[in-house]
Amino acid sequence: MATIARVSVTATGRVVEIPTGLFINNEFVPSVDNQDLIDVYNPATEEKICSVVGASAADVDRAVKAARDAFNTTWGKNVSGFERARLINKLADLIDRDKDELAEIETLNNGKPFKIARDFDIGDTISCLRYYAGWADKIAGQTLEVDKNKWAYTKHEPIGVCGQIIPWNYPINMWSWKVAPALAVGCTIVMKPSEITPLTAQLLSKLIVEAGFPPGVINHVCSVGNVGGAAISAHMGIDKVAFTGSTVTGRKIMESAARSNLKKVTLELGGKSPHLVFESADLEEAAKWVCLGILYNSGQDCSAGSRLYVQDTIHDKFVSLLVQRAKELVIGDGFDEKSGGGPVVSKMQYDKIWSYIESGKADGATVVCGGQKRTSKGYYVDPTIFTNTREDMKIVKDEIFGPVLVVGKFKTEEEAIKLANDTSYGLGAGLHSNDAGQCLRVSNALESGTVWVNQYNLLTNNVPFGGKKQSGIGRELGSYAIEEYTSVKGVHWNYGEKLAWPL
Ligand SMILES: NC(=O)C1=CN([C@@H]2O[C@H](COP(=O)(O)OP(=O)(O)OC[C@H]3O[C@@H](n4cnc5c(N)ncnc54)[C@H](O)[C@@H]3O)[C@@H](O)[C@H]2O)C=CC1
Ligand code: BAL
Repeated sequence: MATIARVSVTATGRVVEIPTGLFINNEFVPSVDNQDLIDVYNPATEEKICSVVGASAADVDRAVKAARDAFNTTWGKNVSGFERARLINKLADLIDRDKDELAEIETLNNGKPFKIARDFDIGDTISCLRYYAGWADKIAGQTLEVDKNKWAYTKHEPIGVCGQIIPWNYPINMWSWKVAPALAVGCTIVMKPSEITPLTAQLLSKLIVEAGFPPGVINHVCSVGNVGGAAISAHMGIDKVAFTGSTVTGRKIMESAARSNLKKVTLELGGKSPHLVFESADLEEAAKWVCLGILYNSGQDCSAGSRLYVQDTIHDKFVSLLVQRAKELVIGDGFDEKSGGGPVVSKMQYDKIWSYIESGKADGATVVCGGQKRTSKGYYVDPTIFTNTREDMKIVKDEIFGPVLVVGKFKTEEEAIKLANDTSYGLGAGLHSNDAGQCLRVSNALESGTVWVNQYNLLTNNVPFGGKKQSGIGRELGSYAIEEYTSVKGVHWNYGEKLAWPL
């Protein structure tokens, strides 16, 4: 049933009306053939918030048709960059207007602290939309001299209908990373939010209508992954699929794209990002950045700095600073002003993280912070730090996606680089040193799409983000994301040469 859920946010007293239907052609609609609703939970209380309609493959078909019709009529090559910019900016303004309400729902559904949801997740969403609105009227090709009677030019055209599949760790922010560049270029969108955190996308649907986007330009089909996500990856009418999530699922999407219509694929996948602290670093500062790197968003971050390597001469001193800083972070209900971190998103994620913590203990690593379950309700995991780790331990090899840090030692720069690169992933990496030459050498040698020097985890909209190795394909953010949604056409023009015939 497509209806409205009236959701009370107990902490603020606000009642938010959330449409529960699929959003296709600017309307909220029920599924054509799926009666099973998706239940959505609050990870701080473990209670159900509401249920939303789950899309079937037939619903994805409907959304693709809506997106194709819009691409061929009201959007795509039929709307100017100026108009696209106007609408994207208008949407940014509406999100800004409603940021408190949106942040409350993000906190309720994802668990992250309200202030962080509002000022970072939603603040960055607004600036991401505005950044790409700026691009919309500046997308241009090249003119190329060929010879005296010929020239050529390139046209940067929208690739077409884009399927976008996003995860639950940054529901609204990952939405903006996908939607903003696609809209700027002129693509239309079939977006599948995570079934775990669909609520802010449901609210954004209302703002899309209010902003004045033509029907079919952005469609939201919340669905479980192996139904709606699989249908998007395999769809013959989708020209490109953009995905953020696990490497396992990314691989399936790529296979499915190859087996269907060879749609273009961009993947932003997992990581086990290394963080290096050299003896010359400002240790007080480095300890804060290392904490931010692993504890921000309760460690549910694809580029979380989850493997720390510290030079042996400062190891013990640094670990003690780190533990002090980690213990200062208050983990609690996202609506409590004091909370700097909330619960993890779901029972499944909670169980996964705890099974890794138990495996670390069983393998003989030393817990120097956290590592004990709470007895109260909510999927809370306190910052957990292991020392005395070995490279073959599961906690050192696997992406845990929680606030769990493993600490190792190195003697030399060469050893630090070798340890850092000894992974199948290559998303993020950080290093702290006061030796500029060392910063340059090490950042050049690190095999990752992003390197942070004397900081960690901070991103800006104009700098690309994405992975090497099994952390992904393609780039998000910056001008690079524009390219991912663009199809380049070369037009060859003859204005005088006669063809000598026969050849
Ligand atoms: N790189 C990142 O930002 C993220 C990484 N992860 C990693 O993945 C682990 C498992 O979390 P999940 O939520 O299960 O990740 P997932 O990769 O399965 O889910 C992410 C998105 O993919 C969709 N999906 C699932 N199966 C699909 C399929 N067969 N075809 C197309 N789409 C599909 C989901 O519905 C969701 O929208 C986490 O513990 C974490 O290690 C999870 C979320 C985000
Ligand atoms: N930290 C950027 C995006 C992600 O975690 O998925």
